[in-house]
Amino acid sequence: MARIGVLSISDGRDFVARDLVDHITTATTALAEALRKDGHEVIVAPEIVWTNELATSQARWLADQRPDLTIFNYAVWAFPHFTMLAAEATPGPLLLMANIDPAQPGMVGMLAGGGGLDQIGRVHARAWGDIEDPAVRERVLVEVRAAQAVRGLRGSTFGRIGGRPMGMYTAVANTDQWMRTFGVDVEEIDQWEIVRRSENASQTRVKEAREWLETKGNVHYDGKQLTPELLERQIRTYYAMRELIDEWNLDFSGIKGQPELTTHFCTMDIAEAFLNDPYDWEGPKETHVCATEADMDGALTMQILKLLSGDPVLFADVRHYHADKDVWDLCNSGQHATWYAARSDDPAENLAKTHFHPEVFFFPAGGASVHHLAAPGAATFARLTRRDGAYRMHVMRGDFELYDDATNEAMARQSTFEWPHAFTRLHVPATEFLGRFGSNHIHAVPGDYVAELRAVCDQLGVEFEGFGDAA
Ligand SMILES: C[C@H](O)[C@@H](O)[C@@H](O)C(=O)CO
Repeated sequence: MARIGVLSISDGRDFVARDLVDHITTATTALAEALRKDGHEVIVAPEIVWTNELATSQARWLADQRPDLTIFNYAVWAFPHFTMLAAEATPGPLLLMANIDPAQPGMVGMLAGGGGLDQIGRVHARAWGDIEDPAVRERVLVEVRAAQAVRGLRGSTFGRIGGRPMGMYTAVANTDQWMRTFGVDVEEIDQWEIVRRSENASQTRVKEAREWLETKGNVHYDGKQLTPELLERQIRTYYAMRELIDEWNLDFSGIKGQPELTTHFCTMDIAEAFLNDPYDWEGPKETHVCATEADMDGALTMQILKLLSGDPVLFADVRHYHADKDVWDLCNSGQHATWYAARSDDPAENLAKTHFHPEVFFFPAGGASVHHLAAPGAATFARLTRRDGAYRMHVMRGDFELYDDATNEAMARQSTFEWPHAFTRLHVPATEFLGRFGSNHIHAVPGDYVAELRAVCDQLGVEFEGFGDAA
């Protein structure tokens, strides 16, 4: 649910403004009711703006309510300087909304106000038409969802556990730029904290978690790389992370893992999978975005996708391209959230399709990797990257696909079988993707969020770079 402010703007002539009150009030009420019907909280400014003083005072009053999105409503011709003054007093995302009514020049009011805002570089979005029209309502709701995500980021904290993994420039971002562009702070935490705190969970709690994984999932002990003791150590790292999240009030996080923990302690795959999942062995919980390899821009992309969709977010390497099928193997180095196995609210359904395999040769410390194949369905793929220091958001559509068992297995065995796989048909030619994509990691959520991501980028002042049919 978003918090939406609505400010209606009118004509500056008292004798005209007086006559327009009923018309404006009807339009404002229709807009507010439509948004409330979609579950949002709508706060309407107490007075219609028809003087310069009201433009400032009403916008300030609305700003004090801290809406995620402020809508300036144009049901009539509105003096444009009211838009300028009201925008000056409005700190967050802004949408100009015009009624299309031949009897009243609301559209003209929006264009004049919007043009003025363009002249001063004030970012805003626009919508027009009858709010009862589903297409118009959806246009407004795209902005609402985007604003909610943008405002959800601001004032949040990313926990960076460990530093740059294996020389990966794409995993490291500038904290000044993060604060300025996204309003996100970074808390730096040493990986020693995971090791140190892994002693803290009670043995009873850890044993019950291990038994849950053994019962609901498919654990493949080999007596060497994966033993009950190593699985319990991994469960302890999950509890250590939960402690860190609570103690430092972390909104999302990333763990370096490689090479220190994966060579000398255990992999973070169990911790990362179940932080990202909407449940753990103790029951349902909120998802917590946690990026492999402490990939900062990866985590930030994931957090945006989470705030838009509410779903667990996929983190994957762009691992292999099956040219014969035009399908990519999006495979992470040990975990995807187990939810992706069947996308069920019931963990048992997802875990039944999940295999905990002994870690492969890259990770001598051992533990379980989290293997499954992503269930089929349409998804949106995204990744914040930087070109010459400036952020851009790569966005594309695609579909997770599955085939018969033999084909699935043969494809998974071509890369690292023990890791999770999302066989993906991207709606973009491979040559375009490989020629332009600026990272080794990609992120996804089920559903179509291309319009929302475009709106998020506009609101953040980040370049939207759509690929294929998302261009
Ligand atoms: C094998 C490496 O250690 C992996 O971690 C690598 O494939 C990556 O995940 C790079 O993002």
